[in-house]
Amino acid sequence: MAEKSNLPLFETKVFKNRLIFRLYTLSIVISICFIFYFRILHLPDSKTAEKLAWLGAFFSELWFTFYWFINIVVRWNPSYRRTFKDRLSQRYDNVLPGIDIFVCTADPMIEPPTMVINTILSIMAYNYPSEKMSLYLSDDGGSDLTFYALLEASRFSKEWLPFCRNFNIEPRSPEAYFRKAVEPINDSLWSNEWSSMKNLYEDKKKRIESVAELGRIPDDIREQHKGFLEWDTASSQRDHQTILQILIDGRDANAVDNEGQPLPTLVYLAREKRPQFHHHFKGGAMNAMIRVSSRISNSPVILNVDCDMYSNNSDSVRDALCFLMDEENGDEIGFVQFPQCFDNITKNDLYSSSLNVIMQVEIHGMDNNGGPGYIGTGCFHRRETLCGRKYKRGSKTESLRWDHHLRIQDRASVLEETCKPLASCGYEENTEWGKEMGLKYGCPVEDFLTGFAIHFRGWRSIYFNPERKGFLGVAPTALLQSLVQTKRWSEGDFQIFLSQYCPLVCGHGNIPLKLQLSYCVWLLWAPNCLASLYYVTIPSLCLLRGISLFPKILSQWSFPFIYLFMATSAYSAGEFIWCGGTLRGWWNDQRMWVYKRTTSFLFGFLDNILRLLGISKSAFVVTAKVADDDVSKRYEQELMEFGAPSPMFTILTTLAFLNALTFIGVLLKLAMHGQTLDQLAMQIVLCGLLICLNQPLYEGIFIRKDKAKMPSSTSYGSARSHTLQGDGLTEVIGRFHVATCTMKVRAGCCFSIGRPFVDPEVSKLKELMHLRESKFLISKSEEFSYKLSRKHVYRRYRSSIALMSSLMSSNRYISRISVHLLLLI
Ligand SMILES: O=c1ccn([C@@H]2O[C@H](COP(=O)(O)OP(=O)(O)O[C@H]3O[C@H](CO)[C@@H](O)[C@H](O)[C@H]3O)[C@@H](O)[C@H]2O)c(=O)[nH]1
Ligand SMILES: [Mn+2]
Repeated sequence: MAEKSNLPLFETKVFKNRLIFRLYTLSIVISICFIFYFRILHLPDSKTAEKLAWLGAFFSELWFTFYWFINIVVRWNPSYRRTFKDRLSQRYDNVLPGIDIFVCTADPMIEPPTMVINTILSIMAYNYPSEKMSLYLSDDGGSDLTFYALLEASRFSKEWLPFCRNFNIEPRSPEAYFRKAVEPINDSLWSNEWSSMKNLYEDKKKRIESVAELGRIPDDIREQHKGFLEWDTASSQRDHQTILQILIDGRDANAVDNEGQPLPTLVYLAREKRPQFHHHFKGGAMNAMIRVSSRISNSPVILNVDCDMYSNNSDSVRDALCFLMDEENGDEIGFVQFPQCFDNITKNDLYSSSLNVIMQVEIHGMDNNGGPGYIGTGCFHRRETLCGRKYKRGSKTESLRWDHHLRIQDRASVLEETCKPLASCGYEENTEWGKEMGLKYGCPVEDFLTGFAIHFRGWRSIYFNPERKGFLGVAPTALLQSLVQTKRWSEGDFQIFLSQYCPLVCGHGNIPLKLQLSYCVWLLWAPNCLASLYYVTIPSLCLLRGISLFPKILSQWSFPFIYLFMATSAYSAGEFIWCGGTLRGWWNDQRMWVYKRTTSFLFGFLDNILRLLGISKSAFVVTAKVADDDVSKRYEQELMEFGAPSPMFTILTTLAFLNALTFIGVLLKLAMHGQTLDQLAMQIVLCGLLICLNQPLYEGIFIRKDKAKMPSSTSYGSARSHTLQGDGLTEVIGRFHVATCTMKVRAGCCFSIGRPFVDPEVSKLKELMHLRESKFLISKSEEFSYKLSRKHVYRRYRSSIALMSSLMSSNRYISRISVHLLLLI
């Protein structure tokens, strides 16, 4: 039996007292103080517009300061972990616990079955006793194609597992392995096995893909397994009974691979779906798996991965157990989170989807502050934490030791029948599931909320980020995908902030203050849109009117501003490169932050407001994991993907034009009137920087001719009639229209310089104003406020068009842009 030993199973290194970092922080604090002093001292007391603009800048800066502060809290003392797997093996090898692995998939079109089974195979091949592993695939797409692919995977695993074991290969996803590995030619035995395995895999893959192309399962295949019969009674993807098939029963003596070694249990589950029941997206799928697995295998440890996150390191389970089974500190650890890393990042990471700084810096800091949040994939939980148990210091947690007497004896077919009710729609009614049990419902980032609740119940968590990454997934390969994904995150995160689970309120006394603040870095993504939108629009607009918002460049007051800008940029660039990025990548990252802050965060923010008003419910738009060849090619070339019209792009275009036009306008004005630059120089630089950042966007509008250029119809009108794949996004667009209209109507006026109006544009505006007649619903109260102030909008609209046209030309294009511009303000 396991002998006690004093040596811990893991080690933690905390980076403390980093002098340079602290000096940097201090210097920034000092410059911020100067900036606020400047703002207060020079508050204009005369004209309202000037004063308003000034106050706006002041409040934006206050916000940025607060946000910067919580970012520093997260970065203060990062910690790094190391495990000792040899000690784990020495002490516990025979009693290592069972582990249940949950993989979620939702749609066979955007999450192709071959990708899903690669994830499954990589996990089946863990360097861990197979009889102790049970894999559950939850298929929210309820697709017989996915089922078929899983059936093929269960057969292929008989060859694949021994192959992985014998040659000790990594990664153990066949697709990734054969893509990355070079064919061995020196060793003939190895070489033969290698190529025959490769052919076997390619064969399987082709077979699955051809069935996918066919669109239905051919009869000869249907006869191979009783499971296909289930689809005779399933009427659609959203309306079917529970489908539960145990494809490999690990307890069965015949379930062995080609070398006679046991195979892990493999279960296919499509929980019941009925139109009248909400299915709660991934959270619902996870909860169904928690219940079903509790009857079949009931392992004390649960690993959860998304269907695109294949295992890249066959030792991850052992790594995680080093934390959970540590005699000294293991008891209080509720979950072990691995970073979310990606396999398809290009060199300069155009869409900044690698999340490098978050994964390499921020979450390490959060770890030391109390533990990382649960980010939904690559996470090992104790089953009891997911089931709502509280942690009490000193009380022993459930034993993780393996005990085969606890295994259920029922036959697989009996289990299938008895487990089905656990995944039925009605099961959760009047229970604590979705509230105190399992993953929480009602939030698009159910994972983060659930993780917070676990912290709240007294557990801590661990972030483990080994050199060889544990899991690799697929990052979005198009701009819109990335923005929509970020929108879901920012919306969900802000929803948590506004809920009863706001860390600042309910965390008080339950979790350390520094963890409360660390959570806020993400939970407050969405409200960043306000200050950011302000900073990318108002200083430019003020430029047009000659309003100065910053000190003269030659005065001593400019120094804190310049220093702050330089130092924070240098710091962030340094950090980015330290995380493995390139300078170009950092520049791309800056652009994406501006884009995300002005679109995704804005949408996320507005959606929360609409939700609070009872107008909208949150949805989960699944991120596509495949792209057609054209898109992939442009992604490889790091060419920004626009293509489809979207309100998000309209905002980006508007902002890009606003800044470009102001910049040109101001230069012309300066040239004509010969004013000095000094007073407005900082605003001009800001405007110029935004223009530089927007370079790919201008190219997309003016230069590029390919399919993915910015669509010329990117305007609100076009977005209205546009429907993108998946109802979630359409809904988002609809709601966005409503939201912008209302926002516009309610917003105060920034320009009010009565000038004659330009007629043709009025009809355009009228059209826009009739958006309420579009298919999207507007609540009564909104409609009311909208009608009320329509007059004001017209007035403001006319003056701004006039302003722009008088400044520029009567060019139609430019006036159209002004419409966008107005919509925004
Ligand atoms: O109704 C649904 C919707 C999604 N999923 C699955 O959830 C996972 C994540 O969805 P994806 O579209 O890939 O979202 P991402 O933005 O990539 O996901 C990140 O963000 C989510 C929260 O917004 C987390 O749940 C994920 O784990 C995390 O990887 C995928 O495996 C889906 O198949 C379901 O099972 N059912
Ligand atoms: Mn994903």
